[in-house]
Amino acid sequence: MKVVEKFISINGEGRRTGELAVFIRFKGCNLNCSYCDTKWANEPACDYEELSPDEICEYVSETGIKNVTLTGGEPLLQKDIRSLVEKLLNKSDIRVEIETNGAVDIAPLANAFSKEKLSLTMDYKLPSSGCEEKMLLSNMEVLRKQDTVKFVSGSINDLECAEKIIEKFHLTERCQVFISSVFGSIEPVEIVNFMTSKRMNDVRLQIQMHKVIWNPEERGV
Ligand SMILES: C[S@@+](CC[C@H](N)C(=O)[O-])C[C@H]1O[C@@H](n2cnc3c(N)ncnc32)[C@H](O)[C@@H]1O
Ligand SMILES: Nc1nc2[nH]cc(C(=O)O)c2c(=O)[nH]1
Ligand code: SF4
Ligand SMILES: [Mg+2]
Repeated sequence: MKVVEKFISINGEGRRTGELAVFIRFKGCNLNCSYCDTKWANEPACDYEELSPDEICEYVSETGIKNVTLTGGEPLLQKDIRSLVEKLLNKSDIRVEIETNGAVDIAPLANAFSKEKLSLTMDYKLPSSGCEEKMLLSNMEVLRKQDTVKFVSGSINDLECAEKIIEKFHLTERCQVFISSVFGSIEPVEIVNFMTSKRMNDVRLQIQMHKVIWNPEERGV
């Protein structure tokens, strides 16, 4: 598997925000979002370590950290991802979260590992990302209670689109729903005002915590 970085940090995003996690970041992506903060990991020339699922599992075990976040790039493009998840979940105290972009079928993984120890955090890419037409809407039917849909919003138009998608697929009844700002491009207060004006109950605002703690450009945190 092509690993571009692995590190321990606090999880800055999603339902386990603020908890320690060990991160495995894989190389390469099938999208090119306008705002992507890890474009470097998607460059063909980016250096990587070739690690087997067993080697990644061994690294995770040695860290002593219970939350594992698989991210990228797009982690679901790694051909051994299923084997890695299986090996990680075989360890009794490990919880796995996968950050995925909404353009890859999540059904094979979700159906293979139904237990709460695997949670998928799936983006729905909004218009300002430039990638909305790549969204695989069949994924919406696969989401479970332990999963999350994240709308990374950079404009009021994005927020209006997010609201329509949340309604259309009854997302708040299916799973957790997060709205995040495209870091630095929309004031969080605008999101709060939008959520208030639309009475968006059961939706949670997220601000990438690691970018508040460290320099937003810092890698490996
Ligand atoms: C770098 S992506 C990797 C996983 C997968 N490719 C995806 O897009 O979900 C991890 C998360 O960071 C978010 N992200 C990337 N750039 C961002 C930015 N500038 N501001 C806020 N979130 C960002 C993505 O939307 C995604 O939710
Ligand atoms: N601290 C920290 N938390 C994160 N949660 C999700 C991340 C990601 O890049 O997918 C991330 C990240 O890059 N850093
Ligand atoms: S899908 Fe994720 S990794 Fe790929 S370009 Fe978009 S934010 Fe970056
Ligand atoms: Mg990140």
